[in-house]
Amino acid sequence: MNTTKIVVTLSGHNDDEIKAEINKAKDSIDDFDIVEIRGDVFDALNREDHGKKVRFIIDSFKPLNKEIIYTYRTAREGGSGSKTTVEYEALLKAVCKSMDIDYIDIEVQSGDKITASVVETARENNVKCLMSNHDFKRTPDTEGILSVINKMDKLGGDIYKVAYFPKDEKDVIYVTEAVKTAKAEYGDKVVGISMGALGKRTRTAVGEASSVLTYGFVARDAAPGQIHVTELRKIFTK
Ligand SMILES: O=C1C[C@@](O)(C(=O)O)C[C@@H](O)[C@@H]1O
Repeated sequence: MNTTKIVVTLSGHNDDEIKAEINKAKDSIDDFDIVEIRGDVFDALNREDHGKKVRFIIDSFKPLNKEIIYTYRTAREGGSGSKTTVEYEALLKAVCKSMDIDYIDIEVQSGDKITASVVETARENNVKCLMSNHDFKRTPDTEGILSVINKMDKLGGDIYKVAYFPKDEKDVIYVTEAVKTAKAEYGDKVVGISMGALGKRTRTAVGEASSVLTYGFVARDAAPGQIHVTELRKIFTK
């Protein structure tokens, strides 16, 4: 049975881009299950304006029965977020407390203490924890990836996501093998992405190497190798 859910990543920066992206997503409403809001694209805004943009997106999709992931991807992990780890922790906790989200993306490299404290706030607010780790330059080997996933499990995550950039075919295989092993150990809560053109098949894998989530776009790709959600839906038919 196919259990992969399709996530549409929204990465528009200003009101015009956000509205256009929301309209495009609504045109493809059956082609995704979850909306990922990339809070790091609002980095230049103050907290109030950042909150307004996030709320506007949530209000556009919650009535349409879509789940919401809030992600603040730091520059350390390939995003545009410039917050320090202390500011990052405060932002994620504030989002868990004040926004109607289903998942919070937590970069485990921000440190065990910060991760544990965000997990606690998320739990208190019925928000699931999507543990993540990215490297846009390299891919650890299978054992290295499994040790990251093991750490995510120890920290109490609900979903364990790794996304790495491959230099060659071997790197893609490292991710695929890690997903298979981790699924056998932890169940259907693993996401393994090998980015770029080389790794595209990790985004469309079915069967034992499938991820529980696959990320796609409607307006423009938010990461190298992302696929339009309509194409993903053809592969992961409901
Ligand atoms: O972690 C991921 C996956 C991603 O990096 C991708 O490669 O599709 C896109 C990000 O927005 C998301 O948070």
